[in-house]
Amino acid sequence: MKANLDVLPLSSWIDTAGKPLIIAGPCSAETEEQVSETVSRIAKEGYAHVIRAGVWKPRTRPGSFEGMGEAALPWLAAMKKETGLPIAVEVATPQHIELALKYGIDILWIGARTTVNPFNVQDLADALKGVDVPVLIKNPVNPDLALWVGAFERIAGAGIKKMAAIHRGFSNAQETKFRNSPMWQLAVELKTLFPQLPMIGDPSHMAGKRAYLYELAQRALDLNYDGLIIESHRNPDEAWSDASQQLTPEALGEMLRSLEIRKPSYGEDFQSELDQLRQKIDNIDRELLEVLAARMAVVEKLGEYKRENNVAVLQLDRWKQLHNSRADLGKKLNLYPELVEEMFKLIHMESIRKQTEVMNQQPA
Ligand SMILES: O=C(O)C(=O)C[C@]1(C(=O)O)C=C[C@@H](O)C=C1
Repeated sequence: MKANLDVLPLSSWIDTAGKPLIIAGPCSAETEEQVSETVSRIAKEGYAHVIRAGVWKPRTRPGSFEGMGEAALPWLAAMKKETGLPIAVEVATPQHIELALKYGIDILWIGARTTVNPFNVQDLADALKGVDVPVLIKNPVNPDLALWVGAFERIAGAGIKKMAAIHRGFSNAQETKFRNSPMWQLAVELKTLFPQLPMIGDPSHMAGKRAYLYELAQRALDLNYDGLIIESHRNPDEAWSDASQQLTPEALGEMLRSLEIRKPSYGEDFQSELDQLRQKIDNIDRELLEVLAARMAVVEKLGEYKRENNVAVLQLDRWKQLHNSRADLGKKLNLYPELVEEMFKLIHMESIRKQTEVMNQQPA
C-alpha cells in the first residue's frame, strides 16, 4: 500500500516534556460530581497531559447507558478551567463535533465503530473543514489496515494536520484472553507506512480487564508508542460503563510509575553491536527465502506429477499430517505456536495456488 499523510509532530501541539503522552479519564462522564472528583484526583496525581471522557457512547445493544450527551460538556469544560488540562471526547456525528467545539473541547477522537464506516468518517471530515483541532483516530473494529488509513486520508483531506492513531485492538468473534485482540503487527504496519504519525496505545479497550492493563501498556511502550490512553474512574466497580477495565486515579498512577520507558542509552559499542546483529538477521532472512524458493520448486514438480497422473491439488490427509508434525517440531524449537501455524497455512495456500497454475498449464 502506498499513501501520503501530512502530519505535524505531537510535540507541536502538546507538551509532554519528552515523556509519553498520557490521556486519562473516565470511560463515561456520568454525573457532575463523578467527573469533578475523578478529574481532580487524576490532576492531583500529576501524570496526565489530557483528560478523556465519553459523552456519546456507541453501545452494541440498545438499553445500555449511552452517555449523557451535551449535558456533560459543561462539566468537562469546568474541569478544564479548574485543572488547566485539555479535554478529549469521542465524536461520531457532525453534530457531536459542533457541540464539542462549542464547549471548548480541545481534542476529538473517532471511535472504532465510526472508523469502520467511510460514510461516517467523510461526514466528520466535512464537518472539520476549516477547523484547527487535533483528531485521534482509533483503529476500525475489524483488522483492516486500509480502512484505518482511509480514515486518516479523509480527515487529512479536511486540512487537519494534528492527528494521531489510537490502537485499541480488534473485535473477536470468540471469547479470548483480551477483550480486543491487539494484533500489534497492524499498528506496526501503520507506523511503517506513516512513520511521522503518533501512535497511542489503548490498553483499556484491548484488555477489558484491569489485570491485563500493565502488560499491554508496557508492550505498547516497548514498541515505542508515543503515548497511552487509559480509563480511570473514582470508583471503578460502580462505573456505568466498562467497570471491569477502569482503575482509580491513584492505582493508575501506581501502574504508570511502574512502567519502563525504553530510552536508548547509546554506549560507544551500541551501533556496531546493533549492526552486527542486523547483519546476522539479513543473512538468515536470505537463507529463509532461499529455502522457501527450494520448497516451491519441489511443490511445482509435485504439481506437474499430479497433472500427469490426474491427482487433485489439495491433499487433505497430507496437509493434516504436515500441519501437526510442523506444530510439534516448532514446539521443540521453542517457536511461538501461532507463528508456525500461520506460516504453514500461508505456505500451503501458496503451494495450492502454484499447483493450480501448473495444473492449468499445457504440458511442455
Ligand atoms: O503433498 C502434496 O501433495 C503437495 O502437493 C505438497 C503440499 C505442501 O505444500 O506441502 C501442497 C498441497 C497439498 O494439499 C499438500 C501438501
